[in-house]
Amino acid sequence: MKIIDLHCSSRALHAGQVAVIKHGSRLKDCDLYFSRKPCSTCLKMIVNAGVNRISYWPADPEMSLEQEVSNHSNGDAKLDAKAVERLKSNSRAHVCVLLQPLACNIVQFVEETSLKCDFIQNILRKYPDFSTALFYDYRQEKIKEYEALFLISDNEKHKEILRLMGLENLCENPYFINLRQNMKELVLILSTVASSVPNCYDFGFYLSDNSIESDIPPYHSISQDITRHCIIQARLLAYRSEDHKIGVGAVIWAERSSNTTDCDGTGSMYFLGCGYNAFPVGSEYADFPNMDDKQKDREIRKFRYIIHAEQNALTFRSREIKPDEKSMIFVTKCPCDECVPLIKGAGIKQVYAGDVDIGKKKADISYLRFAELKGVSKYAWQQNSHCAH
Ligand SMILES: O=c1ccn([C@H]2C[C@H](O)[C@@H](COP(=O)(O)OP(=O)(O)OP(=O)(O)O)O2)c(=O)[nH]1
Repeated sequence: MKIIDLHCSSRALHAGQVAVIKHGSRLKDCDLYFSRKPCSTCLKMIVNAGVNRISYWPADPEMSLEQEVSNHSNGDAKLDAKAVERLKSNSRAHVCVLLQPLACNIVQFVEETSLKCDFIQNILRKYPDFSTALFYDYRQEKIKEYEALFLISDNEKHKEILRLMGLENLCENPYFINLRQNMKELVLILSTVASSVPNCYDFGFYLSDNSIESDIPPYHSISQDITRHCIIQARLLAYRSEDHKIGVGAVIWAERSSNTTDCDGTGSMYFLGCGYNAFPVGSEYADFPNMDDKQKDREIRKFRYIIHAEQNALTFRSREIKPDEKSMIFVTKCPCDECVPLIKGAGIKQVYAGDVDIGKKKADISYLRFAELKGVSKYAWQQNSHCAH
C-alpha cells in the first residue's frame, strides 16, 4: 500500500472534490479515507472515478443531522443522507465501509509507547517532575476536545441519526454498542498520540544549536501548531512498523512558493510522501531477522534489512522534491547516519525530529552525523530558549 496524498476541505471545496481535482481518474482502484461520511456531491464523483473503497468516520454528517433531529426539521442534511445511501446501494458492494474494529490491546500499546516516545522523554529529562499523572491530565483535556468534535454524546440521538442515514441495522445491539466502543477507542488513541507531543512547558520544535535558518534561502520555520500536527501524523504512522521494538514514522510536506494559490484546504502546504520502518516490500513474516543489538551474533540482527522510515518516505513519495521550494521532513526519531545523507541528497530543506538518540553510537546503527549536517535547517523538540529557566 502506498499513501499518495492527504487533502482537507477548503472554503470552496470539500475534501473529496479536492481529491478528484488533484487526481482525476488516477483515483481508480484507490482506497480513500474520510473523517466524515462523504456527501452526495463528493460521493457521486468518487464512485464515478472507480475507487476501490471509501472508509469513513461515521460522525460529521450525523452532527449536521443532529441539529435537524433536534429542530425536527426536514432539511437538506436528511435529503443528502438519503441520496448518499442511494448512491451507495447502487454501487459495488462494500464500496463504502465504516471504520474497522481496532487490533486487540492497541489502546494499551499506544499509551505505553506514547509515554516512552522521544518527545515525552525530552520533557522528562528537563523536568523530572513531569510525571505520568501530568501526561494523563493533558490527555484528559485532549479527550474532551476530541469527543466534542467527533462523538455524539447521547445514545438515543445517535440511534435516531443512524436510522435517518439508512443505517438502522447498526441501532441494534451488539452492533450499536460495538460501534460506539470503536469510536470511543479511536478518539482515545488519537488523544493519546496527540498528548505525546504536548503543547506545554514551552516545548516545541526549535532550531538545533549549530543549525542556522538564514544560511538557506528565505525559508522560515512553520508554526508550532502545524509542526506538531505533522509530527502526530508521523507518530500515528509509526504504529504500522514491522520492527517489534520501535516504530518510526516520517512524513514529507512541501510549501509552494508564496505567490501561488491552491484549492486544497492545506493551503500552501502539500503532501510529498510518508513512510515507516519495515522490511522490504513483499517480505513475509520471518523472511528476515528481527533481533536487535543485544543479540550476540551480528548476522541475525535486523539492521541490514529494515528500511528506515525516511527511506520509505523518500522511495514511495508521490511527487518530486523541487529545489526551489521548502520541503520538510517530520520524523519521530533522530535521523541515523544512513538517513542523514539521503535527506540532504534528496534536497530536503528542513528536518523536524526527536533527538533523544543524537550523538549515540550503537552496535549496528549510529546517530553521529545529524549534529554535523549542514545546509539543512534542523528543528529539534526542545524548550524555547527564551523561556528556559
Ligand atoms: O533514522 C532512522 C533510524 C532508525 N530507524 C529505525 C530502523 C530500525 O527499525 C530502528 C532502530 O532503532 P534503534 O537504533 O533505536 O535500535 P533498537 O535496537 O531498536 O533500540 P535500542 O538499541 O535503543 O535498544 O529504527 C528509522 O526508521 N530511521
